[in-house]
Amino acid sequence: MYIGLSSLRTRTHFVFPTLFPKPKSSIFSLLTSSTSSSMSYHKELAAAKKAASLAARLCQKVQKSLLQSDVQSKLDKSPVTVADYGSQAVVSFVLEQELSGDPFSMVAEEDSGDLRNDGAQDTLERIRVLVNDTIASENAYSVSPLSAEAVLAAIDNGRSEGGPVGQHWVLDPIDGTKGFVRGDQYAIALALLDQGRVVLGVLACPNLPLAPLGVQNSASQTGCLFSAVIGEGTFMESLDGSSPVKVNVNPTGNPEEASFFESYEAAHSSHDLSSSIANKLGVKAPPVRIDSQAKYGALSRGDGAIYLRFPHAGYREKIWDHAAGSIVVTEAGGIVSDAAGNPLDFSKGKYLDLYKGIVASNQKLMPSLLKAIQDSIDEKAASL
Ligand SMILES: Nc1ncnc2c1ncn2[C@@H]1O[C@H](COP(=O)(O)O)[C@@H](O)[C@H]1OP(=O)(O)O
Ligand SMILES: [Mg+2]
Ligand SMILES: [Mg+2]
Ligand SMILES: [Mg+2]
Repeated sequence: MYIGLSSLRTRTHFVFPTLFPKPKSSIFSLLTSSTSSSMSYHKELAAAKKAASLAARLCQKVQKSLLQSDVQSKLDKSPVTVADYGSQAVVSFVLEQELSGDPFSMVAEEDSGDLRNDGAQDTLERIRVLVNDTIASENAYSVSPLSAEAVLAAIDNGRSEGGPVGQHWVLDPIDGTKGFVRGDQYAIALALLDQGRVVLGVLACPNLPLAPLGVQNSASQTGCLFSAVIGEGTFMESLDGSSPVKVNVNPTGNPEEASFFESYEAAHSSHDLSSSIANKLGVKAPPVRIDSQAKYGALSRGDGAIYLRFPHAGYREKIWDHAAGSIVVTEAGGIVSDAAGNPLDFSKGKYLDLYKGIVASNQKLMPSLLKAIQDSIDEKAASL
């Protein structure tokens, strides 16, 4: 089953094996229940939430105009480009403003190379205006409008290589570009690495309903902000501002009660392999196909119990596609690993070295899930 934005808004009859936690906590308890080891990330958490929320506002504006535009301009890729670069510039600007004085390093998907070419001036000017409008809408920064050069420099703040030493922000300014263009799910994904470990993650999902997938109706509010700090759990709040509520993964150990997420795009992950694994495990529900790290967000609040991702041979996963999503799931009580059960290693630079793919689930399902994965991989290899 594919759940796009339009069907998310209208579908009311499909019932997921959902555990939607009641609000138990507020930002106050988030701040007061901290362990001393994680106290030091609160300033970074506030900055990351602000940066991702503001970038989400920019992306929403572009997606809205993209969906209203005619067919001809839909075929034009520049609106997406403008949103990717604009989102990265806004996140970079906000983090630097909020954390000024601290050493700053960021590994991000985009760089300004193409924007510095002749012929890119119009696109750059559109980005500059969009970024300045977005920053001005916050009313919090008394800076003069950014010049084109300042926007390019903000984008290039994301040129770090990451690695095992020190702190590095990790950013995907729009994750799920295909979903963004279709008018479906996408995410702004921002994480912090400290000595090679993900210690904080924020996922802004502007089109994800606040209500659990499958039970929302046309009146459901959309726009979720997930946040997690190591040792402190995962919280979800509305992008429009509401008290964060603690979320937990679906605890089921029964595959018949479990549904699984996978990419909407078959080019991003083998649907055949996922279907074979789900059959072996005894999953009854059809796959739930959505774009981007919104899958990790939905998993963290128990909308489904499994996320399967098996990119085709030759594709190398990047850290910005999983850093924020993985801590959002693990802090909600889940497990994220490669297809052999190895934890993901974010300390090796831009890329993740993986066995076959990425899998996320809860503690109870994971052992049988890993076995079903290996059996399916072996079966596929034997049939070649
Ligand atoms: N051939 C590919 N295989 C796997 N993932 C891909 C491929 N091409 C792009 N991606 C990335 O996969 C992620 C989205 O996957 P999905 O939405 O299917 O979960 C995005 O990060 C997307 O990049 P991008 O950030 O540029 O959109
Ligand atoms: Mg991505
Ligand atoms: Mg991206
Ligand atoms: Mg991309």
